[in-house]
Amino acid sequence: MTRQAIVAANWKMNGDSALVSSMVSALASINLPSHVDVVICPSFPYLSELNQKITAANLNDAIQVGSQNVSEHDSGAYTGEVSTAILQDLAIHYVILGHSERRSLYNETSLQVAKKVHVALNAGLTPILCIGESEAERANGQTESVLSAQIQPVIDEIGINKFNDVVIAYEPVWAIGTGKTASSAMAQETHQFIRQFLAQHNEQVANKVPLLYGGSVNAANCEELFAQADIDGGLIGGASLKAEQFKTICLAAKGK
Ligand SMILES: O=C[C@H](O)COP(=O)(O)O
Repeated sequence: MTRQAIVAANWKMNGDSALVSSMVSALASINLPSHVDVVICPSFPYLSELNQKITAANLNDAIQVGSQNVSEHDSGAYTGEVSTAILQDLAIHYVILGHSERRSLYNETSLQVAKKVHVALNAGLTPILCIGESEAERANGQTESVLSAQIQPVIDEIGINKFNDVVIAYEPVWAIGTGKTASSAMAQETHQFIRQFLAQHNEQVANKVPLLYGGSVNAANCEELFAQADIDGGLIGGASLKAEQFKTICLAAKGK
């Protein structure tokens, strides 16, 4: 097996203490396979509480905690922002970067995302770099050029070898929160393109990078998506707020 499976929960601006408790209890009730890494990304105020509950349940080996964003700046007068040093202090291991909601609602550019990936890696955090095309871009046949334009600035910023420590999540924007999942064939084709794009820079690295699919993944469609050769797991939004569904999704992930 070259690649570990990863199932990451992105709670977005949802969830509360009760969900932190119920999710940890639900995951403690199953045997999470050793080939699957589970990552839960709540909003900032719940990071510590989640970490403590995971430790108390003896699940530190199976579940990691991630943040949904981080600042590209080290410290200082950036009201409302959170730095990599703060995440390190809270013993956080993953960070979602460049989510399409950050790109579209908060105007994050691919250059800024690349800087965030760089500072995250410098702090020992594993970035989950999100990329994806809009519905119009897919309809216009621009999917591959959009994805390349989102990845290339990161390669330019950190160098291809550092992708050994990066996870990529492909999330077609039109499938996020819409219930419109990409078909498994379409998702596989796009994941394969992403791996081939990375392989043009370094084939060994490309074969090791975990590629996650995101966009309306649920308990009913996860098996088929995760069975695809280049899909190493998922970044789950809505269904990660429901402990029973999320358990099923975690159990469906396959190492490749
Ligand atoms: O980060 C997660 C994605 O945006 C997917 O969200 P969704 O599963 O609710 O479609």
